[in-house]
Amino acid sequence: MSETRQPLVVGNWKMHGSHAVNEQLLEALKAAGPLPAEAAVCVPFPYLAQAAERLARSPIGWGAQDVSVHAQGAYTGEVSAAMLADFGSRYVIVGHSERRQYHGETDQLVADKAKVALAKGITPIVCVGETLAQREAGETEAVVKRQLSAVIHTLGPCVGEMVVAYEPVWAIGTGLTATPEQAQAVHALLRAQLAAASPRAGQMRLLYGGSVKPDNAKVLFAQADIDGGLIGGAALKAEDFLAICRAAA
Ligand SMILES: O=C[C@H](O)COP(=O)(O)O
Repeated sequence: MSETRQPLVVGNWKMHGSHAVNEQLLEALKAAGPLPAEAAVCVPFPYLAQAAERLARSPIGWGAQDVSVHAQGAYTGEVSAAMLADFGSRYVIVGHSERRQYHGETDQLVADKAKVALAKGITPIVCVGETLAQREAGETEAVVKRQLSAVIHTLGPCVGEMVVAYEPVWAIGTGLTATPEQAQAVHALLRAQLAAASPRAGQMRLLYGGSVKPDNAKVLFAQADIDGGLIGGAALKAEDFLAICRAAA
């Protein structure tokens, strides 16, 4: 973490929640008081209105987990960036490995999604990360560079406005966490790649995701190029999510 970048902790609720369950979680987050990190939750589409209503007048932001590349039209099931903006979304996650894996999202599609989000004033959180097989084959650097490169080329000078999340696929939901050194090594690579493309690279927030919990957040966030986290399972419990936010102090 650097002193010049405000830490950011984002909860990715994935496909969890209900009106009743969310109500308790959102109220607990809202009641938390000042946090040392900027915090936000990315909720399933049907609950955007609920998040917007409950978190209004709180410092906690909200957003979505995906966005269509299309502006409008006959795209059944898709949700546009303008619609997300209509609900006050501050962030949208793009290119999560679950979207890449289960929905065949390519590097270019992810980059195009980041572009449409920015065009509507929503900050894309672009996810990159290698599978276990890729790490074991020594391909981590090549994989994350390729994933980031597509976004850099598509966003051009706007690249400095996005957030990047490094999420090793083997650490997601598995209880396995990259060591702080492993995570920092990849974050440093990503920042160097961004620095070659944008004068804003030093101000960009790079998040780590993959089994971040209250007991490992502090040491991860203490790394020089880790500016917060993208949190899955632990974001579903207010107490854990807030403890992770506080670990950014
Ligand atoms: O977007 C969040 C990541 O997929 C991490 O999920 P996790 O914290 O449950 O491992």
